[in-house]
Amino acid sequence: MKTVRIGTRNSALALWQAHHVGALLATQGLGYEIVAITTKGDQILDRSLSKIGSKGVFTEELEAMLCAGEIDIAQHSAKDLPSHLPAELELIAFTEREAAQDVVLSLDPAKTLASSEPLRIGTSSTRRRAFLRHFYPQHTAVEMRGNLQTRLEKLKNGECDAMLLAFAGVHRMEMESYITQHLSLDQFVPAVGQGSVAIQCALTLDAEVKELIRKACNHPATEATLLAERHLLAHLEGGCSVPVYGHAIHENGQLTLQAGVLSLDGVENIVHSATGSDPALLGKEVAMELIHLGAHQLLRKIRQELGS
Ligand SMILES: NCc1[nH]cc(CCC(=O)O)c1CC(=O)O
Repeated sequence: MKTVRIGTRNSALALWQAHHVGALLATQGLGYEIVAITTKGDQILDRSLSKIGSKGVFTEELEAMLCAGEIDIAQHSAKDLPSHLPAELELIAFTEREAAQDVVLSLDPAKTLASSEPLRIGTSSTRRRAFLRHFYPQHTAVEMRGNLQTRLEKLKNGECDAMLLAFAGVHRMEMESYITQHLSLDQFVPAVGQGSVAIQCALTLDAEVKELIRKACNHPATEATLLAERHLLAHLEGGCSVPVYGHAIHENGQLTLQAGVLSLDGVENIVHSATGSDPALLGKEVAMELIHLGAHQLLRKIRQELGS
């Protein structure tokens, strides 16, 4: 039996995802071994992600290990992957997407974004911060980095009244009991890739093994939505550190992609959505319309404000 070496970050969420990929591999008769590492994004916790600057802070080291042949595949939260990847590597599978929305967590079930009382909301995402300012200006965002367990500790220590997270991670870490509100996909539109696990390998990986991995792990409808979202991001030259959002759904053989760019203060919101059947064309079409509506100027202003 072929044993696939799966490279992963060593946070509890990443390890969960790596074992999940391993379980999927088993359905095609593949064995697996986990190679876990700490990435720059896990080590630098005293600065916000938007200030670390380089894209791919969670993914670069694993990519280097793929290039060096130290691992066969890497698993990443699809959301953490930059839009442009090294030419020697490819994405061969996207696991079935989990509910993609953001959720609010608090120790007090009454604390939701609808509260009129001003709350301190923990988040490290510029997108969530901007949506918060846009829709719920009564609340204040407070910077909150670290893995999900660290963040839950911070919530328990009173560093914030509630926090914003992706449902997918909260579900995988069995922290649902703290959820006080599920945010609508049309309001807090998710980040590109949120909720799916992407599998990356070197172009040189054995073709037969690659095909088995793809058969075991890839979810075609998810792949179509992820490709549309990732093409959007590539054309916009966005990234996970700026408030760009994009979420596609697959319905009756058609894809609908909803996307936009928000100013950091949440005032300016450039939005567009469209329907199509070709993921790459749809992603590009929505990006071009956003650019026509001023997305590049807004992104330039955002990068200046972030100092990145
Ligand atoms: N950048 C952190 C990150 N990357 C992926 C997830 C959640 C899991 C997923 O989206 O698949 C999270 C945590 C969060 O945003 O709450």
